[in-house]
Amino acid sequence: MRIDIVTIFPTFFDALDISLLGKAKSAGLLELGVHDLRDFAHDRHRSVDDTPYGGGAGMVMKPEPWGEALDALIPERSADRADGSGPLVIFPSPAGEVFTQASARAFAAESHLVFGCGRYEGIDQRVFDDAAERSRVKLVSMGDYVLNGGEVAVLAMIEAIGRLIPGVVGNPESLVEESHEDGLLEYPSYTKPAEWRGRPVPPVLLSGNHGAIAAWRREQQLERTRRVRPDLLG
Ligand SMILES: Nc1cc(-c2cccs2)n[nH]1
Repeated sequence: MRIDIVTIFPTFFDALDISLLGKAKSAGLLELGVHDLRDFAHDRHRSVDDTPYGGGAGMVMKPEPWGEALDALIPERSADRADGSGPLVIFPSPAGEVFTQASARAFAAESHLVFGCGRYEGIDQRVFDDAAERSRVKLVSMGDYVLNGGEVAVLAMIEAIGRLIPGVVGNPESLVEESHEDGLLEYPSYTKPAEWRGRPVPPVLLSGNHGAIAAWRREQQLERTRRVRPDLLG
């Protein structure tokens, strides 16, 4: 998979050279390109924002630098290719569809993702409209709270997506029994010692009875999901 990121803070993504994703990059499982939006701003101050039409507080990101940046990353008119080829362009936004594990799975199946990190009060709407004529575009929300920019959201999405790319996580089994993977929250986990500060490990986990252990874990998932996230139970 190839991932391109457009941002005014390129060093924000140095974090992607660490840990799992760093290994995925060196193993050639993940190609990463980070692009400074200011490289596509040609005035003396390399400005990327301006005051909003219609007034109001804050600044809006100008369309010209974004248009040039996306032109450089999106091949001609890939939007209407029958096979859906061409990159999926993702903009984090509080106004987007909420990112879930299902989104991570869907995005991990793509061959090329382009992330656009907005800042300030947002990006001129015409950037989305123009990009949508040439590629598949999605606005994606990380939840009902407001960040200052899309960089943190993109880091979270790339972590959630990257770990699903085959070969990135050593033991694929570990991807199955996790919160949200089967639509439920995960069961509680324990390791040695068998008793710690007077707290024993649930005896069933020491029983060696794999059927009883599986049943206990499933019940724990259901109980935790009912208590913490009843919305997941539909
Ligand atoms: N879920 C979410 C996204 C955001 C962003 C703010 C600025 C760019 S993206 N806030 N909350």
